[in-house]
Amino acid sequence: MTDASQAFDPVRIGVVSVSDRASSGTYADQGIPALQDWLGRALRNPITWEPRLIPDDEATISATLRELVDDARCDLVLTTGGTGPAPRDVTPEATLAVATKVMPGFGEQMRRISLAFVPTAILSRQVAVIRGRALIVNLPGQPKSIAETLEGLPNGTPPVPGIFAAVPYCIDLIGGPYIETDEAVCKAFRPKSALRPPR
Ligand SMILES: Nc1ncnc2c1ncn2[C@@H]1O[C@H](COP(=O)(O)OP(=O)(O)OP(=O)(O)O)[C@@H](O)[C@H]1O
Ligand SMILES: Nc1nc2c(c(=O)[nH]1)N[C@H]1C(S)=C(S)[C@@H](COP(=O)(O)O)O[C@H]1N2
Repeated sequence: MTDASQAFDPVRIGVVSVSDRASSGTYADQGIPALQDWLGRALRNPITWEPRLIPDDEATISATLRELVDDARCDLVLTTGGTGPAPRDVTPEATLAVATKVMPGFGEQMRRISLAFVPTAILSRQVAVIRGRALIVNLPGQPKSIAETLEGLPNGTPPVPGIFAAVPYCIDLIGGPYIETDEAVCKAFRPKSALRPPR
């Protein structure tokens, strides 16, 4: 008999922490664990992780993103850190440099969500792009901002959808695996025509 969990498409996810201090050991990295914690709770698919802890260096960030998509064959890559205005904050530039398409809605929605948490939300220049058959999304560096932006405020008045709600359908549209979420953590949205029958 086949285990039902085997029926979920496997998904490969790059989790990239961009931090001078965490990558040099000045403090322990909380970015990769926070990304894995949230995604591990939200997704029902079996996940293969591709973690990378790197400094705020534009060439290194672009090379890491290319390697994760072109060689490691990630379906989704999430970065955290380096999106602000400081001279060393270059994650958006490095991400745009590897883009085949820019997806402005993700950054717009993240800044909207984050304004509910901090007035400095508008300082994050985060972007999302498509490269080949992968979606790459920048998140801010504060470890708590990872759950905030991915999950939004589903119980707020009015509710504010987190950006992850749009990720599964985006990945369908670029030919990736069918991502299924635990609705208690994140209710993904797909048009009816794109839905597979519920399990
Ligand atoms: N990977 C990380 N692990 C733990 N805390 C982090 C991490 N990245 C950022 N932070 C925390 O969030 C704050 C804002 O993040 P930001 O990306 O602006 O870092 P930063 O000030 O440029 O420094 P660095 O790149 O050396 O982490 C940091 O000052 C730090 O307190
Ligand atoms: N949800 C959320 N968004 C946030 C924050 C936060 O704490 N929570 N911090 C803001 C701050 S203070 C900055 S400077 C920018 C850029 O952060 P980064 O350079 O760490 O990527 O993200 C902003 N967006």
